[in-house]
This record gives sequence, structure tokens and C-alpha cells, in this order.
Amino acid sequence: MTVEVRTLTNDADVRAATDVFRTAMVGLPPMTEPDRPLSEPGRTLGARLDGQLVGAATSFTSWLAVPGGARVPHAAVTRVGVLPTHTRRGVLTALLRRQLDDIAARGEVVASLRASEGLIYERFGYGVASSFVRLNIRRARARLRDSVPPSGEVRLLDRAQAWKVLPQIYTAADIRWTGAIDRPEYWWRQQELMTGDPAYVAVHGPVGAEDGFLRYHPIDTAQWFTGADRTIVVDDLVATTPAALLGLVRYLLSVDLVHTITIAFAAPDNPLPHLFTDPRAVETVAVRDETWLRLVDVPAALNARTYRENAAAVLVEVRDDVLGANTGVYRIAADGVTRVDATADLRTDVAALAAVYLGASSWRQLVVSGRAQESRPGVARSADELFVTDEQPFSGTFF
Ligand SMILES: CC(=O)SCCNC(=O)CCNC(=O)[C@H](O)C(C)(C)COP(=O)(O)OP(=O)(O)OC[C@H]1O[C@@H](n2cnc3c(N)ncnc32)[C@H](O)[C@@H]1OP(=O)(O)O
Repeated sequence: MTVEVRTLTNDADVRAATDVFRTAMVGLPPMTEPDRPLSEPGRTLGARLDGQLVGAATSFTSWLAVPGGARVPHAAVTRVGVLPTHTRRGVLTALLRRQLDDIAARGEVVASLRASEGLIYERFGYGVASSFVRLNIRRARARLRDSVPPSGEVRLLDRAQAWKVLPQIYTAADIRWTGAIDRPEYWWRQQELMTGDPAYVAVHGPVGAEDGFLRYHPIDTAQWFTGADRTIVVDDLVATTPAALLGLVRYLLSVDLVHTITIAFAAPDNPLPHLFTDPRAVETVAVRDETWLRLVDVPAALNARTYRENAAAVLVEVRDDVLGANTGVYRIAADGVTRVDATADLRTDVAALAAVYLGASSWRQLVVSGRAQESRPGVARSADELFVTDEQPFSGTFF
């Protein structure tokens, strides 16, 4: 029995692919492809065994911001699933290999995804390239330091307008923090479908020039009137300026009745603990892997990001067992990256390279763990100087 993988072109097949994913994921709410499709045309793959659709994977066209602020063409891979009746027969392998070939043929430089399990994707060359933290702010302890700079006005947005206005703000904001991705219409539709009523939405900045927003909802509302730990969860927080972040935090602290503010996704190096006189006002309750990154075109990806000026060049040998054209030795320096025929300073594979590419991990970590090998002791330190970034990578977009 061979797995047959094809691009699904008709609506019924694409709908069936979404059903396969939901069945595989077990715990997701129903997802139908409504009048406005959830899947970008031409990007959904279906895997058939004996004519039956048993697996699917899709992606949408996006960009990813890399160190230095450039945006590279990016495939946001999502809704990957195989029916429980047909797992461990190579269906995923056939799907993801084909998907990577398609992404490479489109000229997309990277692919990324959010993983349901930690053991699925490394074999296809994906590595953990950013993390997010989940924070709780205890409102009773959260007194802002006098030194916290001023911020602008925050307005509540009409909920009915939210799904129209938020995408406009996101697009207009020219977001370029390392790890940010584009949120195309398909992403917003999926959010709308899964979230429904956005509950409460607040924006920072003048109409038409907003620089941040947040969406939040209360949880465990059965005892809300008399509750002793009333909690709101911030599902989405986008702040493109420090003033927007401060304004939105001030707004959250001003919401009466609330004891705990949970921020579902925040950057690992977010400044929140520094805002309060009592650093324990903010508690990090979880740190999770976020971006699983696949460098699809290694030379283009390495050339797209910046490196520290004047740091010594490093020769890195990369092995890619899935997209073999990437395998080779690269001379990486601030003035450019070239493929060379020389003995490398460091050897690694494409998944481990993804882990250091945005700055989430260091070459030293890779060497200590055996994920990279040095040709001479200390060269990893020199590579870390070259790869240094000025912020921790963070996407803030779950898909
Ligand atoms: C981006 C996203 O959408 S994340 C969501 C991913 N989907 C899910 O988690 C839904 C539930 N799970 C599934 O649908 C399936 O189990 C999948 C898609 C994860 C794997 O599909 P399969 O067709 O079983 O994978 P396939 O047979 O190609 O396995 C490839 C290898 O990965 C391993 N593998 C696959 N899934 C897992 C897993 N969850 N944990 C550990 N190893 C795994 C297999 O053992 C196999 O290893 P081997 O080659 O050494 O034997």
C-alpha cells in the first residue's frame, strides 16, 4: 500500500482535510470551512491510502521577521493530522516531505509551525527557534514604579468591529520584531471561527494610527459576582511600541473586579517584571516552545539575517537529509554568507541550525549537547559572538 499525496483542489476535499485534522487532534472544537474558506487555495495536501483520505497538511503564505528586521518569505504550516486508524505507516512522512518540496519550489525561504508534540518534527528539519512565556499579574501587588514612562490613550473597540479592525492594525504596524510573522486573512478567519465573540478588545493610539491592541475574556465565571480570584485571560496582545505596551498594561490594571490577569503569550524577555515595585506582582507560570522553524533555503536564510559587525567569520557545515541541496559548508560573516569548499569550524544539522538562527539558543548549547561539533575548542563562543541578537525571538501568533 503506497501513500498517495496530492494537492487538494476542490472544496469538498479541503473540507474533508480539515475534518481529518480535527479527528486527529481529538480536543479541538468543530471546524467547518464556511463560506469564507479557512484554507488558502492550492496549499492543502491530502494523503490517500486505497483511495481514502487519511492524512492532511496545509500552510498559508506569510513572512517571518529575522534578526536585523528583514522579512523572508515564509510558509506557516498548520492543520497536520493523520486519522488514528492510519498512524505509524509513513503517512506524515510522505505529507511533510512533499510539503517541503512544494515550499522550496515556491521560493519560500523558511517554514514554521506550532507543534502538538515535541518528537514529531525534528526529523523533518524543524527546530525550536522561539519560546513564549505565560504570565500571571496579581493585581493587588501590581503597583507601577513612578519611573514608568507615560503612555497614550486606550479605547475599547466595538466587538462587532474587532475582526475587521485588528487585522488592519496588525498590517499597518510594520511589525519587524525577531520571530514575528504575517497574519494573513486565513489566520484571522480561523481565530474568528474558533473564538467567536471576542469578548473585550482594547486598542492603544489614535484612530487610524493604533500601535497596539489586546483581546481578553474572563474565565470561571460561574461565581463571578462573589468570586475571590476573578481572572481575565489576555488571548492576544500586540504592542508595536513601548508606549503601546505600557498603555495596554495600565488599562488591564484599571479593570475593576479582576484579581489576576493572565497573559497567555508574552516574549521571554518582556519587560513586565521591571514595571512593578514588587517584582512578584508578575509570575511566569509556563515557558513553552513556540516557533518550530525549518530553514528551507539555507543560503537565503543565512543571508537574510544580520550578524555582529567586526565579529570573526565562522565556517559552518550543515547537513540536511530531507532537502539535500542545503547540505554544504557556509562561510558566515557580517558582510555576507557564501558557500565554500573548505573544512568547517562547526558541524551541525539543519534543525539545530534553526535553533540558533533567530537567537533562541546558542552554539555553545548545541556543542555541549552534541548537536554541533567544534573543529577546535572555543569556536562555538566565536560563533555566538557573530550570531548575537539584541532581543529574544518571539512570534506572538499561534496557529
Ligand atoms: C503543525 C500541526 O498541525 S501540529 C499537530 C500534529 N497533529 C497531531 O498531533 C494530531 C495527532 N497525531 C497525528 O495525527 C499523527 O500521529 C502524526 C501526524 C503526529 C504522525 O503521523 P504518522 O503518519 O503516524 O507519522 P509517520 O508514520 O510518518 O511517522 C514518522 C515517524 O515519526 C514518529 N512519530 C510520529 N508521530 C509521533 C509522535 N506523536 N510522537 C513520537 N513519535 C512520533 C513515528 O514513530 C515515525 O518514526 P520512525 O520513522 O522512527 O518509525
